[in-house]
Amino acid sequence: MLKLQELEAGYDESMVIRDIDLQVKDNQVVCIMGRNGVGKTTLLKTIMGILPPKKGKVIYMDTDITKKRPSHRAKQGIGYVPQGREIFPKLTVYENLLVGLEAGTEKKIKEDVYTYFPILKDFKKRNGGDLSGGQQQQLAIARALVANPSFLLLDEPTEGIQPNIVQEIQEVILDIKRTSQTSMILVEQDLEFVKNVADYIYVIDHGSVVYEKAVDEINDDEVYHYLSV
Ligand SMILES: Nc1ncnc2c1ncn2[C@@H]1O[C@H](COP(=O)(O)OP(=O)(O)OP(=O)(O)O)[C@@H](O)[C@H]1O
Repeated sequence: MLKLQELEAGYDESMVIRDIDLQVKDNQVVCIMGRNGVGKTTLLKTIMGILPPKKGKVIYMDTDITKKRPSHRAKQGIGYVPQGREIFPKLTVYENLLVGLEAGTEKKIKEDVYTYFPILKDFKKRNGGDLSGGQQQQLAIARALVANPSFLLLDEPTEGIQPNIVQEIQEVILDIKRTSQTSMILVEQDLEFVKNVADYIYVIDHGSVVYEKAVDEINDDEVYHYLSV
């Protein structure tokens, strides 16, 4: 579904991700782990086209999209839930969802978004900025889902969120995986959460992949080693 080949990216002269080869198969959830500042967000931004790579290729559904704009990638079915949610605080919940609709090719907001996150229906007319952090995260995920993505990039969706909402987000990820063919890349720091949702993990350090394995074969101590050095 998605392949990264020898990908390198960074800001101005500084190289942040180096020589990344990564693969996500159909209907697979792949988690990217790594300490703060190792380049996880930079990697997602490069996949989404927000940051142009300095080298390498992004192949999506057998097509080279390395030079395509983010809007093109969104129309091709790639959805992005950025770190820190980036919802529009002065727009209502409903208006935030309409913005998500603009990214894809869907014409209407489907009810299943509210089935996943009922609170968003109750708070439809509230400003995004008046929601709690966890509710804003749900809104950010829902905003990506209204475009009916076939590939979802989620940047630390559980960061700073209370446990009951983390649980809800976990269920939604598993349900999307079960009921649609959506593939996902999830940046995540919590190994227990990763083990519950992922099929495969990559650990990044200093911008490069230092460990990769199917989740049912990982050794927790090895993963913690890379997260703590
Ligand atoms: N817009 C930017 N301009 C210059 N440098 C940046 C920019 N964004 C990030 N960086 C630098 O790139 C490096 C990687 O940052 P990135 O946000 O990709 O890491 P991360 O692994 O996602 O970290 P975190 O877990 O804290 O979100 C860091 O050294 C950071 O300071």
